[in-house]
Amino acid sequence: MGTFKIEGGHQLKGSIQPQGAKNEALQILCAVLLTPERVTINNIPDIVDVNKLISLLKKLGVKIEKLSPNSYAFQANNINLEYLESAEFKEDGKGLRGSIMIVGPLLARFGKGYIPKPGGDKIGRRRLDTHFEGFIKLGAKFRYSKEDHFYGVESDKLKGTYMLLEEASVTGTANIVMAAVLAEGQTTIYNAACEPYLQQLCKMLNRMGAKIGGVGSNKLIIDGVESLGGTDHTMLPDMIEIGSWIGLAAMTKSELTITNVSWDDLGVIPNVFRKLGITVERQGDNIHIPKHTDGYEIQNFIDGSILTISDAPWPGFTPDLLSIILVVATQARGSVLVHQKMFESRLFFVDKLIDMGAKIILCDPHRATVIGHDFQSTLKATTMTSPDIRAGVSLLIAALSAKGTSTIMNIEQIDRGYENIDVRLRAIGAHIERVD
Ligand SMILES: CC(=O)N[C@H]1[C@@H](OP(=O)(O)OP(=O)(O)OC[C@H]2O[C@@H](n3ccc(=O)[nH]c3=O)[C@H](O)[C@@H]2O)O[C@H](CO)[C@@H](O)[C@@H]1O
Ligand SMILES: C=C(OP(=O)(O)O)C(=O)O
Repeated sequence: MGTFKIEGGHQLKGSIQPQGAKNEALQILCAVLLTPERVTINNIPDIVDVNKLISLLKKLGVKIEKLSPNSYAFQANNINLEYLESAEFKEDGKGLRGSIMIVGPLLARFGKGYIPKPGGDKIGRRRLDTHFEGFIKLGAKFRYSKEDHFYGVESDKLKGTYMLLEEASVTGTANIVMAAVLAEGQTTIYNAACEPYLQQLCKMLNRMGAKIGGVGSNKLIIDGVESLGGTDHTMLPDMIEIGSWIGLAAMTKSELTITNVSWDDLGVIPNVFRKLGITVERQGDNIHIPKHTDGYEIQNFIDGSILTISDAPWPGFTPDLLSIILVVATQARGSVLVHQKMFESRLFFVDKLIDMGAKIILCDPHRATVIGHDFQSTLKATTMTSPDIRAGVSLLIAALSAKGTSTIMNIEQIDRGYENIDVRLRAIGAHIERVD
């Protein structure tokens, strides 16, 4: 179990380039299974979850060529379907959440897709109904083995249809889209997730020859095609990383420039941080966070009542940034209610922040009230364990702002989604060491 030692209380300065987006990468990598032709992908983040998926694709028989540290070429022209029945696959598939998205492409192109219950963050129930209900609507037969939590879908030929998703599941929509592009006839997916990463997937598939209309909306209309070809694709910067660096800058009273953020794809993210009183300046395609010497003040609602920040499917605020919002609020002037609607076990990490001296009341598993210190009192260094990827980074931000040396254990959780985080933070002046 890896550990970070962090000496807090140092101001940071400089610029930081966000990595390619983790959650886009997981979709895009699965899409290479849809064609026997070569697909080149750029700006792939070098992080544990993505590397696990690349290794899984390799075992499936995909030819993989590393072109540069963050670019790869993939060619799925000789797929080894026997791997899907192996004990090894049952272990590999469990290793991350994104592996679920190999099912749609395999089902569409080879008539069968299997997956053990996927891994990922332990942040509450993470059901897969949307995925499989979609495949069943397209005509697939579904089976599930309760003993080993193994899912399977099979079909000779998928048939396009109309479907109204029960919820706008991100990976669910991606999975169904990747199945429907090779189905016979037209598929309409209503209540589709429509975040930028899904738009990127749809644009990539269209470049490969798919016919997907409505991209960016919650109604996708897909005319199935016989086959898809190769393409080149470049991942967007990771918006969750971008939000993490905004929070880091404010809480450590540092001046930071976050470069090449693809501002137009950030949705409400900059504004939500502004509601906490943080100055988020647009400079071309960069974000500049000036030094918050006098702290930052949480806005109230127009009627004077306490601000609530909650998550919602895109274009709402992403749940993955609520843990960051929560930690940044601990040093704001004022109070905020953080309401995590999607996941029921994602706020428990606040106990660690309370240990560090933060004023937080966990109202119930979904809601926490934060009363900011306005830097009148600094958080105290402590030893903690990272429970999930975003809580891990939130604790890291807390440690960088705290007095003294903190220890964060189980940093594999952070490495799942943040590339070389210690090296990049040291480059802007953070005192952080990786201890094995
Ligand atoms: C690999 C990947 O891409 N992971 C992301 C993906 O996970 P993932 O695709 O697994 O998440 P889903 O979008 O399926 O749903 C997440 C949770 O939110 C609930 N839900 C979802 C939609 C909805 O309209 N109402 C609702 O309550 C679901 O019941 C579920 O518990 O999307 C999540 C939601 O943005 C992010 O937190 C994850 O980082
Ligand atoms: C919840 C997350 O990831 P995953 O879906 O891969 O567990 C996340 O990226 O915050």
